Amino acid sequence: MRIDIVTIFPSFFDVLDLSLLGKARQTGLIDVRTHDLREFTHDRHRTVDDTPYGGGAGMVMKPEPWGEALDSIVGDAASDALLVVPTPAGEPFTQRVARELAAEEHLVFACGRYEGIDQRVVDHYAGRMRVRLISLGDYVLNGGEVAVMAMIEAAGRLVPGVVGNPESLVEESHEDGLLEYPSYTKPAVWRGLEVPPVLLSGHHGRVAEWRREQQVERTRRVRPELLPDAPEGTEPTA
Ligand SMILES: COC(=O)COc1cccc(COC(=O)c2cn[nH]c2)c1
Repeated sequence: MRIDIVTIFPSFFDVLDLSLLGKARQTGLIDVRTHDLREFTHDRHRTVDDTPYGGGAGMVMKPEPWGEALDSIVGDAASDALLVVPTPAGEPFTQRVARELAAEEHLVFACGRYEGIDQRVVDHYAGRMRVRLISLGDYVLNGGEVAVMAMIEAAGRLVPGVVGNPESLVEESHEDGLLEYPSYTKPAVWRGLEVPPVLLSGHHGRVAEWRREQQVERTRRVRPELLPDAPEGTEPTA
């Protein structure tokens, strides 16, 4: 998988060399390249933003630098790459979306700042490649970089070969649509708190049954809307 990131803070992504993805990069499984948007400006101040048409507070990111930056990555014709733009106005980022991104051969992330990127950038590239506006949650960040980091980690770890033991990817929250069960390890008693006896029983069937019950109970309490039989508009009981 190739990942390109366009941002005014390219060094923000240096940390990707350290984390889980560091190994994936060394082994060539995931090829991450960052691009400084300011490299695609031509004025002395390397301007990437300007005042919004129609007035209003804040600044909007100019389309020209984005056009030059994105063309330098996907060329000036149709592309099979997927352009991902983190924005509060996007579709919710879920484990399912993470799996969809993990299946892509080439991802291009556009990190917006200020009040956003001139809409014509999205409109222009939608005419030659797939574009997905994705929201990490209902809150506003100062820029897309943090959101892109989260998406790269969530999708990258699903790329075959990145995580040592693929088994560990299966029993995770949201993988089967439910929240994950509570986990325990040694010691059997810690500050007077015991591990649930069923987990020490060695009876795998009962352990699996208990874990499933825990998943359903925890999901019902914290995220009832995730339950398969949840009526519309269900609110958490916790
Ligand atoms: C067309 O898209 C754009 O213009 C994107 O522009 C911006 C502007 C400011 C901040 C961001 C970063 O995304 C979020 O804040 C975000 C994502 N998920 N939840 C919050 C993006």
